[in-house]
Amino acid sequence: MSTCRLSVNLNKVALIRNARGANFPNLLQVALDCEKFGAEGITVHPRPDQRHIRYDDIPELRGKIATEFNIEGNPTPEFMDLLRKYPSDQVTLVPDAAQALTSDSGWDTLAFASFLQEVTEELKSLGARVSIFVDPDPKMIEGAKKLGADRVELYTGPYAHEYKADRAAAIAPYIKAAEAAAAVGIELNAGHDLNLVNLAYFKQNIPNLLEVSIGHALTVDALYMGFQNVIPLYKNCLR
Ligand SMILES: CC(=O)[C@@H](O)[C@H](O)COP(=O)(O)O
Ligand SMILES: NCC(=O)COP(=O)(O)O
Repeated sequence: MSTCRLSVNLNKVALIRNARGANFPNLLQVALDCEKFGAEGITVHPRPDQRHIRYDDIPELRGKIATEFNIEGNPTPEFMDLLRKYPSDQVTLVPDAAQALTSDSGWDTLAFASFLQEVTEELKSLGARVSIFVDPDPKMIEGAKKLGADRVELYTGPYAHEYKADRAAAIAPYIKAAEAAAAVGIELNAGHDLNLVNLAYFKQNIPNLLEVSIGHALTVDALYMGFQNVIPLYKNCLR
């Protein structure tokens, strides 16, 4: 059994659903099917413009998902209100600008320490595990630990982009980051642009990795192969 869990991010499924204004594909059904096919968690990342996951998706998903429910986002007042009403198993704090195309960097956990500490304390009091999205920088990981986070999620966009040119160079900062996390005693997730080509090498080099959340590439793969085939393929990379 894998010690690293696969959480499937449903943002892109919601994007297709929203294109026609009706509930097709049915997001909840896709979530339940992903669980049936082996997903060990479901991730959603509502953005302020609600172009994919909408805030009103959360109550139904929250009530029906049996695996870990992970909500990602910038802790705006709207996001925090949502989590007060529908506490999640895990909340991943991501410093997205309102109109960001996608996540493109981690928090500065030193500059935003008091804000993140306040948010983290409240989310933990609601029963959530709190993970902070960071670049693979030991200082940011130490900062996350100091402010009380349970985990960090390493932003793997740069790893994914550099993988083809030189995978040893691409993984090097993540190995250092993982060592820093172990040294200060904070748990480790990772995500962004992970795929069937780059995932196994990431996992092999980061032994303390507990969870990856994957959406964009996994959904594209599912267009060709179906979620029932694709989810086991991703899990194989995490063995
Ligand atoms: C934090 C992170 O890396 C993911 O949430 C990623 O941003 C996926 O979201 P999109 O599918 O909206 O790009
Ligand atoms: N936290 C990362 C995530 O949920 C999915 O990112 P991506 O696979 O859509 O790039």
